[in-house]
Amino acid sequence: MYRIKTLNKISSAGLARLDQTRFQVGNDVENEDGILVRSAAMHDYEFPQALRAIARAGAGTNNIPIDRCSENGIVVFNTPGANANAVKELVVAAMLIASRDIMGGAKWVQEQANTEGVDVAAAVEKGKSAFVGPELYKKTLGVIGLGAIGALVCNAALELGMDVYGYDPFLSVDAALRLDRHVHVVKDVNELYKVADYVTIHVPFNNDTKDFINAEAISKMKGQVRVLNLARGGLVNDDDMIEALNSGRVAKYVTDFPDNKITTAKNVIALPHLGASTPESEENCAAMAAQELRDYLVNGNITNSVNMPSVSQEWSGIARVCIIHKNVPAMLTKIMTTLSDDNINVENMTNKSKKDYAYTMVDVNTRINDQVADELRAIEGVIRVRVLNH
Ligand SMILES: NC(=O)C1=CN([C@@H]2O[C@H](COP(=O)(O)OP(=O)(O)OC[C@H]3O[C@@H](n4cnc5c(N)ncnc54)[C@H](O)[C@@H]3O)[C@@H](O)[C@H]2O)C=CC1
Ligand SMILES: O=C(O)CCC(=O)C(=O)O
Repeated sequence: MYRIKTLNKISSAGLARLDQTRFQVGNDVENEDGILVRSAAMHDYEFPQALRAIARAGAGTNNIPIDRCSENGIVVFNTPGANANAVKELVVAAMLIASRDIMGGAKWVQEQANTEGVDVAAAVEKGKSAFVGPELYKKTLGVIGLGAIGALVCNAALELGMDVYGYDPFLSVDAALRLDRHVHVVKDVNELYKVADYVTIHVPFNNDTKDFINAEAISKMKGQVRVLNLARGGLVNDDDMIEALNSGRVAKYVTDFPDNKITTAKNVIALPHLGASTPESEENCAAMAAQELRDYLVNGNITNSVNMPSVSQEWSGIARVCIIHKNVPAMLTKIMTTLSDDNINVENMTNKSKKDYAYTMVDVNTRINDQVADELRAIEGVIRVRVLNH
């Protein structure tokens, strides 16, 4: 029985992938083999001895201590693209509420209705001019980050009749193929800042992207620009944004990541991290995360990991040895020598690396006893050895 701990509410569509005969799933499970998580902060999480994998039902993994996971041989998965459509739709809504004062207007109408003696129908016609705002049509959108979400946002904005500029120095071939050819892809983000009436950011939050939109970036943007952040709070420097909102340089800032400071600032529209909160996206993410976790725990296959290479292999033989190790020379030779010294015949084998770490999966035609597993564990640079039986 594999023990799976849930750290957030996970859609039942995902939990259904973990059949009860093999998986015990719940938020009170202890010494878990796997974790299913959404946005719960895990940086101070004490890893139990059994923990082998964490699956993030979502895209951003900045809530997970990736380096500590890698050092401990814990595979971290995410669900690329599974919630991208939900975020794209909220970005379209964010552009609209940043332009037309829909929120202010709706609130004002409610206030009129709650004021004694006011004829609402007459009041709206008289008062509506206070809520005028520009159309998106023929305006320019700048999209920073052209991954799963950024590409969908670009294409949707073109459909709305906008001119679209995109920036992504690490644009993958797959992502480039998803982009409409009418998107102007620029090499320097300042080219995008110079022309954009709306700027939206869709990059992961990490040490390199912290404060991506700061005073310097804002100074390169057009005056009265509208800025949208449905990616992560730390990508935009709060103090610099507040100053730009106060001076009027930024007309509106829509953020899906409110905190005490930014929420009360002038011309901020703060949403409660709603980007992926649709039933469709919650189901997609949960199903994909559960499937990744299951395939790793049961078969040793790795798909969509952020810290380990992708490795999938059909079963051959009767046992499978899964080894997470440092990406250093001669590791494969040492593993194979250990197996052959123990007279174990290899049926199939895959070895792949990702940055400092590597994963070797070996199918063999005999059972692997504890002594062999311990010999493999003793190889310098080996982090974790698991033996699976077919
Ligand atoms: N509000 C919400 O509920 C949600 C927020 N997110 C956030 O959005 C982010 C993006 O999500 P996806 O598009 O699905 O991820 P993705 O991995 O498909 O795309 C990220 C893109 O950013 C690019 N990038 C990385 N560093 C960059 C830089 N310095 N400058 C420009 N581009 C850079 C990458 O090359 C990649 O193409 C996530 O990391 C997460 O933080 C994602 C889903 C839901
Ligand atoms: O699970 C959620 O609602 C948050 C989604 C998110 O922020 C992400 O996928 O990066």
